[in-house]
Order: sequence, then structure tokens, then C-alpha cells
Amino acid sequence: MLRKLPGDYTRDIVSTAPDSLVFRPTVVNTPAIFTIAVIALRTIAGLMRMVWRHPVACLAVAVPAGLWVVYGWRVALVAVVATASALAGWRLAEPVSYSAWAGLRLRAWWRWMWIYRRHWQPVMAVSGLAKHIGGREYLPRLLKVTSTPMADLVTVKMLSGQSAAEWQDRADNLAHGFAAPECRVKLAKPGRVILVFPQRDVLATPIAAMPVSDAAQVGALPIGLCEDGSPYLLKLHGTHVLVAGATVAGKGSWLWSAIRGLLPATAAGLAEVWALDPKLMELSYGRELFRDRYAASPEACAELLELAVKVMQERAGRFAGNQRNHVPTVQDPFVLVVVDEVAFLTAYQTDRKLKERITSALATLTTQGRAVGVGVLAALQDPRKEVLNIRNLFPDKIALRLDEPSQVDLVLGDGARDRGALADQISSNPAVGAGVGYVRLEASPEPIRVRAAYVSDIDIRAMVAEFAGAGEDR
Ligand SMILES: Nc1ncnc2c1ncn2[C@@H]1O[C@H](COP(=O)(O)OP(=O)(O)OP(=O)(O)O)[C@@H](O)[C@H]1O
Repeated sequence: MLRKLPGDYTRDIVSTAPDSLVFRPTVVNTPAIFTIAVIALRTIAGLMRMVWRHPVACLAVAVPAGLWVVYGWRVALVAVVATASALAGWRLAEPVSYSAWAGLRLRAWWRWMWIYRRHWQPVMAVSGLAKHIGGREYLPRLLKVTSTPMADLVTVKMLSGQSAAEWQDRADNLAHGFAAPECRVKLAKPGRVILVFPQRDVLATPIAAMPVSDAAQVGALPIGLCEDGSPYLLKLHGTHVLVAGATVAGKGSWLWSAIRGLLPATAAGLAEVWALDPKLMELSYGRELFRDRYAASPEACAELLELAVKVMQERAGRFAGNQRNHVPTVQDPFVLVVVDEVAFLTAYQTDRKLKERITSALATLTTQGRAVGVGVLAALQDPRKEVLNIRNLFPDKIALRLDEPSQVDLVLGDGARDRGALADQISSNPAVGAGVGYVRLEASPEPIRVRAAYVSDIDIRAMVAEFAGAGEDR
């Protein structure tokens, strides 16, 4: 029923300021017909929105209801049973197409209605994301719910003036409020956030090595999976990437997945991988892939890094005034310098001269290399500043399992842990946690949780068998 109009009460209210100014609220009586029309219009708009967003679910309700009204309940029941049997048969026979066309849509609709819509107002109010101004409650708008096999993605229009950081601070409240194990907040565009509620942790089991693509690409390389089950693509061309993680955190899987992704480009002569392997462990297994661009001893590593600097400077000289960005070609391929355990070459290096040569070459590459197509991908166990003082020259950073909470911000930058990058809580059981990490890119400061695919010794052997020597004749 319509409530009594507020004007009936407020008409008589008078407020007096200390300097005895008297305020009388202006009262406009809204005719009931306007209020009814607004409510009706809103209901119709809401129904149209629902049909537009959830056509499958709306049909599933509307068709039986229509049949019931026109032909009686028996016909409606037969139609429901027949449709349910057909859906069950479809699900059994073709689970992938069923899930893409019907299952996930029905699930999204059900969860929108039963979980998110139903609990929206109380969760917003209790978590402090709703605002009360002048006695009115302003709620952020729940725009859309989509379901993937692993997570619900809830798109929200924030209140004007709200920031994504406020939502990130309330991630815990949101997770509990909507009965999910956790909640991540991603900025979709100004004013809109996407809340990711994982339903099951797709990253809790190892991921097999990504298939080697047919296309030679140096752009976004397939590395593993994001927690919503979508493929994770890492850009290496035009940036430098630091992967930090405690021992057995799975740094090798990041290095090898990146190398694997670049193989078609190396075969086409558009990319080269230069490997520095001071621990003589990780990269030596596939050293034929790197031809003579492989170094293990500190001296050889210093020489290889200085050679990379030379290539970089020669290109910079040629490009000056002609081109501002690097486009990989057979003459000027993208050079990725992969360094396993960079601290062996910097902090733990006892030969001071060698240490200075290496640090200076790395600093030169990371400050000037990206525009001319020379990138560095480095792995590191101990992220402290004294161990790698050029940490901040890596625009993109990945934190795998770390020993202490304070190390998360050291690797990913201030505030990353508060924004949900709980790298210190990643499981130390390699089957569950190796290769899992939080990525923070220069272009998007929100950390995202990813697991790199595991490139096994068998995969590396197969890569060597197929690609060692490929592109050599160019
Ligand atoms: N992505 C992954 N998925 C599943 N298991 C993995 C993954 N990466 C590594 N592992 C497992 O974890 C073990 C340790 O991995 P890896 O050697 O890459 O770690 P690391 O961080 O390089 O360790 P260290 O610094 O001690 O060399 C591997 O032997 C493998 O069994």
C-alpha cells in the first residue's frame, strides 16, 4: 500500500538556527497517480531488463505459466517434464554446449535472484557500501550476474563518488554476505566494478602445459589460468617482468610457460630467448632451445647481459628519429632475457667487479630495453631491497608464495596485500600452490590471482625435439 505522503508530517516542522533564522520546508504534495505511474514504469522496465538479461530463464518460467493458463495444469506439467528430460539428456550427451547455452545462463539467473538480488540490500547496508543521506538510503546498483564454470561475476554500478578501493576493503564482508569462499573486486570501467565470487578453486589443481600455438606471436602469451577459469595471457614484449617466490613456489613454471609461448615466434625468427641460469638447474634442461645464448657461470652471464645491452644500444641508435616503438622482424627480433634466480648474480655474487657489471647491465636493460624490443623476465627468491635494488625497474610483477605478509607489498607495491594479494597464504603443498601467484601489472594495479601451467620435463624434452635449431637458418 502507498505510505502517507511525507508532506503531511513535514508541513508543520520548523527548525530554528542559533541566530534565530527560521526554516520551513517547502512541501509539495505529489498526486498519488504520479507515484503509481512511476512504480508501474519501474516495474515494467525491471521486467524488460530481466527478459533481456535472462531470456532462457524467463522462457523457462513464462512458457509453463502460459500453458497452464491457456490449456490447464496437465499440459503445463507434461511440457515441464518433457523439457526437463530433454535438458537432462542434452547435459549428459553434450555437457559443453549445454553449459554454454543453457546451464550457465540458468545458473546465473537463479543466483541473481536467489543469492544476490535477495541479499543485496542487507549486505550493502551492513557492509557500509549503502549510504544514508537525509533519511534516504542509496544503494549501489546490481547490474548483471554472469556465471562461468568456476565463478559468479557480479557487475555493479557504484554510487557516485565511491571508489573501487572502498569495495576492495569490504571484500571480506561481501564474501560472507553472499556465502562465497572469497570475493575479488575488479574495476570494469569508471564507476563500475565486477565482483568475482569463485565457486570452486580452479587453481587448486595443477594445469597441464598450454598447447603451443600455430601462430608466431610475441604479444600476449598463454601462461595458465585465472581464477575464473579464463586463460591468462602475459605480455612480455614492451615490458619487464619480475617473478618472486619462496623456494618451490613454482617460479620455473612461469619461466617455462613464457618460453613455451614464444616458441612459434622463435621458430619464425621473430623472437629470441637468451637464458641466464646461474643455479645451473632450471634452464639447463632445455638449453638447446637457446643455442649460444645460454650462460651459467657469473662471467658468462655478465658477458651475455652486456651483449644484450650492445644489441639494445645498436638498435636505439638505428631507431633514433626513425621509429619510436619496436615491431618484431627477422632483422630485429624481440629479445627476451630470462634470468633464473637473479640474486645469485647480484646480491650473492662475491666478486664485486662482476656484481657491478651485472647490476649495471640489468639496470640499463630494464630502463631502456622495452622500446627497442629487449625485455627481461627475472625470477627471484628473496624480494628484499638489499637483494635486488633494481626491483622497481620491473614494471610488471608477480608474487608467488612468499614467506611473510610484509613481502607481498615489497614485491607488488604498497597496498597490494590489502587489495587481496594474499601471496603469503598460498599453500606450500606444490600440488595445490606451486605456480599460483598474484600478478600486478603496470597497466592495471589490481592484483589478479593466476596459476601458471606446469611445463614438465617431458614437455621440455618435446619442445627441444621440435624447436631446437628452428629459425637458425635465418
Ligand atoms: N605450475 C605448477 N603446477 C604444479 N606443480 C608445480 C608447478 N610449478 C612447479 N611445480 C612443482 O613444484 C616443484 C618446484 O617447482 P620449481 O622448481 O619451479 O620451484 P622454484 O620456485 O623454481 O623453486 P626453487 O627456487 O627452489 O628453484 C616442481 O618440482 C614441481 O613438482
